[in-house]
Amino acid sequence: MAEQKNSIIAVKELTVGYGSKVVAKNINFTLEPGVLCGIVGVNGIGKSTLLRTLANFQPKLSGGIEIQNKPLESHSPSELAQKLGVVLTEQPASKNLTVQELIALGRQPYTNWIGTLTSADKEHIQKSIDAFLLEELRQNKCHELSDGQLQRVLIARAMAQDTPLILLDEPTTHLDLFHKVQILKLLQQLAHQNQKTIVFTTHEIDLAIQLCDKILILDGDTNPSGDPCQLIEQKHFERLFPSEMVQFDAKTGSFKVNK
Ligand SMILES: Nc1ncnc2c1ncn2[C@@H]1O[C@H](COP(=O)(O)OP(=O)(O)OP(=O)(O)O)[C@@H](O)[C@H]1O
Repeated sequence: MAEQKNSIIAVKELTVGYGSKVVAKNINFTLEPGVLCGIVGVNGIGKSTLLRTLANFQPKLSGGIEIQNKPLESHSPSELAQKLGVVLTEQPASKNLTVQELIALGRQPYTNWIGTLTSADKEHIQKSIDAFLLEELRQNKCHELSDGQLQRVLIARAMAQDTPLILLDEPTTHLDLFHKVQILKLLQQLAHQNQKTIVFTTHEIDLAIQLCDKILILDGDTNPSGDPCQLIEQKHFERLFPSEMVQFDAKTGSFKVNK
């Protein structure tokens, strides 16, 4: 991915891990506005560690992360809250809230200390409820929702936060195929229609190939990134898993089990 002046996020020679333990290194990519980007790779390769580092939840070990051309670490918490929305897999502590109340929390970076919502805040909340098909559920408590519904609520909260960059850790875990596709299509729509840059970790490589504009493959080596067709042509997916078990079919862009 070439470096761009209007980049939303630029990652250079990044190493992530815990203390002296390096989990992944040589991570380089740049994303412009309106791009849906999936991070893929085998279990334990460092997808969540990378995502948490990009989200400023844990320190990088070395290298650079810039959000809109400014180092991540130079942002104040309130500045970051207006640039970066994060959706993690952990269940929210606030499950006793209604759908509408949880989504309204997305407006916190913009409200005063007692949280008064302006008409602009209410408009953002309504648009997020509509975009994620939540009108009928708006008064339901979050603990009453299915996994797929709750995931839509958490992403709607990030949409209401109205940041140029949204990071999500495995947003399709525990969902059936229909709901995985639904979530990824809604994310694609949010990226393309609202010019949001969305980065998510996933094990759904086939779906990411079909729906993402860019993919970052964590492979423990060069960590290639680019548009899915380019990565297929360069045979990067073929090297992802041991070939005696599963093989990548470049024609269909999907994996096949060796029987
Ligand atoms: N808090 C921690 N302290 C030390 N090591 C950790 C910590 N959390 C994760 N790790 C290790 O970091 C490595 C990468 O884990 P991570 O969860 O980032 O991988 P992943 O690619 O997201 O895996 P998965 O696909 O299974 O979710 C693993 O070896 C894991 O054991």
